[in-house]
Amino acid sequence: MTMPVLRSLAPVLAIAAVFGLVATLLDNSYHQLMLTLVLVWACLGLSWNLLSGYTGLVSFGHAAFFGLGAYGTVLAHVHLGLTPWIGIPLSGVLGAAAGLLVGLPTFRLRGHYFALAMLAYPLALLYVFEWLGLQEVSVPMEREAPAAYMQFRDGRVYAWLALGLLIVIIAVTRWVERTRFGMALLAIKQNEAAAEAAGIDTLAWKLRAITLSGAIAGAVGGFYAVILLVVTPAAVFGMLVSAQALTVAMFGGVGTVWGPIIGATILIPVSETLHAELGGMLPGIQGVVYGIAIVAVILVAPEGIYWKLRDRFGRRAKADAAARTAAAPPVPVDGTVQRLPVRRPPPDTAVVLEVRGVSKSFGGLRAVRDVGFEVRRGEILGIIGPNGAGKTTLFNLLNGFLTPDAGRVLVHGADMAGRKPHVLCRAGIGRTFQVMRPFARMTVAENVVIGAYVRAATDGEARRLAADAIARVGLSDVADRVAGGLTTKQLRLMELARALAGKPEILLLDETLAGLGHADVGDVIEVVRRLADEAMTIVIIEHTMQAMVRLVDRFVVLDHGAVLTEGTPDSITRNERVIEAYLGKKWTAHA
Ligand SMILES: Nc1ncnc2c1ncn2[C@@H]1O[C@H](COP(=O)(O)OP(=O)(O)OP(=O)(O)O)[C@@H](O)[C@H]1O
Repeated sequence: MTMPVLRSLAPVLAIAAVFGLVATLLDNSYHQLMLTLVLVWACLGLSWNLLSGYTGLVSFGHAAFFGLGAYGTVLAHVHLGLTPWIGIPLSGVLGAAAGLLVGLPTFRLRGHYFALAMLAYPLALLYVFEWLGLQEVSVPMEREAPAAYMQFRDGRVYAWLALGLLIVIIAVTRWVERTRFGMALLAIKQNEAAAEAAGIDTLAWKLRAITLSGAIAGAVGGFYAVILLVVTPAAVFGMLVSAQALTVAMFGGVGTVWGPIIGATILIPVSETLHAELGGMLPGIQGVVYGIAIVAVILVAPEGIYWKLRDRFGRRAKADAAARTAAAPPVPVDGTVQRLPVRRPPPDTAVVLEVRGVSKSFGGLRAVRDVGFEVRRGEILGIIGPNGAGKTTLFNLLNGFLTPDAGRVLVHGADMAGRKPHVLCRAGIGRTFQVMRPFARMTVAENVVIGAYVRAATDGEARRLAADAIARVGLSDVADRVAGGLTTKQLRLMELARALAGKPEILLLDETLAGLGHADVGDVIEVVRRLADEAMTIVIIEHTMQAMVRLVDRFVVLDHGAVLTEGTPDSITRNERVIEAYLGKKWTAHA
């Protein structure tokens, strides 16, 4: 086994040893039950975390999967005589199916609407199970062969079983974190549109996440039924279940395997003790504890205790890393704005992208009107025009963010109009954004690797493609830096690298030079030129004409959504209509 794997296993084994030891030493059955509950809620918190912690889509409805699992295991035992040893895995399958069924319609909703819809499922199930007359279903006692039916007199066995379940779920979560699965979920959380544009099929990954999360919640529900012995709709579909899953994860730390474990270890004993001591006098005291926990977390550590501690103790490590990267040499370029020397061989004649009669309206506004042009392999095409001329809308139509009302977008002759962004990315269209869309908490390398998955069969290949793309834009020295701390130029180059990592045939660059100082413009242009020298086909939107005339082979000029004219830089800069509509008199004076 390699060192990194051993190192990643060490904390899990340490936690398991501590919980295992505590479970073994406890001789009071109440404390044994408490420990088992801590582990059960840690498991459910991990299930919640897998969906909501990594994708950012908050679920208020995990009780739906949990409750179905609980009833599934008990009813299979009651009616089919099925042991929970089989019933619990089957509850996992039931939870997975429920996850998929819930995910398919619900992922069409965004933000708060997703959270609200998720709230409805367990409530609906609660009423359905009451209506079915399943108010109280008891686990049948099996006196003949109790162990075969997961019935033990020694309460510690349940704690050990719960610990085993927790370890399996930690292992699954770790696997998700370390593969493209986890990277895709994090990318969705940080910027779903950018993730799609980078070739990630966001709907497919979200469905996988909710299916896996539902499977875990279903299995945990089945196990919970075994320890409770009696299942009621309120106990397994109730609001408190979903709230508990969410709170332990949010309190401990979202988006990390440790969060739900920390959260459950602190919150469950507190709320259970209060419930036992004060529940008679103050019914619902658990809800109050969770309410206070949520408020405390929001105020003190919005992302949970784990991240707060990590930020505090990790600060020194971060400062060291910053000191190391501060010394990084700048991108090796001349940096001056001068007419660039003769360039790469002329573009060949193969048409890579053909746009025919594309139109798009927003209500009454015709943002893009019957636009058509061709782009040849190795060509740099500049799209220019006044503000609001429809340039970004055109890009959105080319990379699938928008569906044209009419017209065709032919990539190598195949009409791709209206296909999803990740499909267009796979077809070879990479893009960057006018308003940058970095995955701010990820490092440069992680940001870029997201773009590589579309072409890579393995995670190793994706890392290689990403490293290559980072080197091509000259960011190798800052590859390990968190994107949130980069300069505008570095962010622009990182976005370029992310698009490059997917080995696009055509790069759509949307105002890549915006917000850059004079020297930085020269640096970035140099990088774009180098890409063109390597026969990359580039379509670029840019307002900085001084830079554009030196860079592009041909211009398409848009005005009021339509093509005003197209031609070489020389002809365009002398064209009266272009001067009037866009360049203005100042340009003529300057030129
Ligand atoms: N989603 C939308 N809904 C409604 N109107 C939109 C939408 N997106 C763009 N528009 C409008 O369409 C027109 C074209 O906008 P677009 O952003 O494509 O122009 P642009 O040429 O990229 O401008 P700029 O140079 O300022 O970025 C504008 O009038 C804009 O207000």
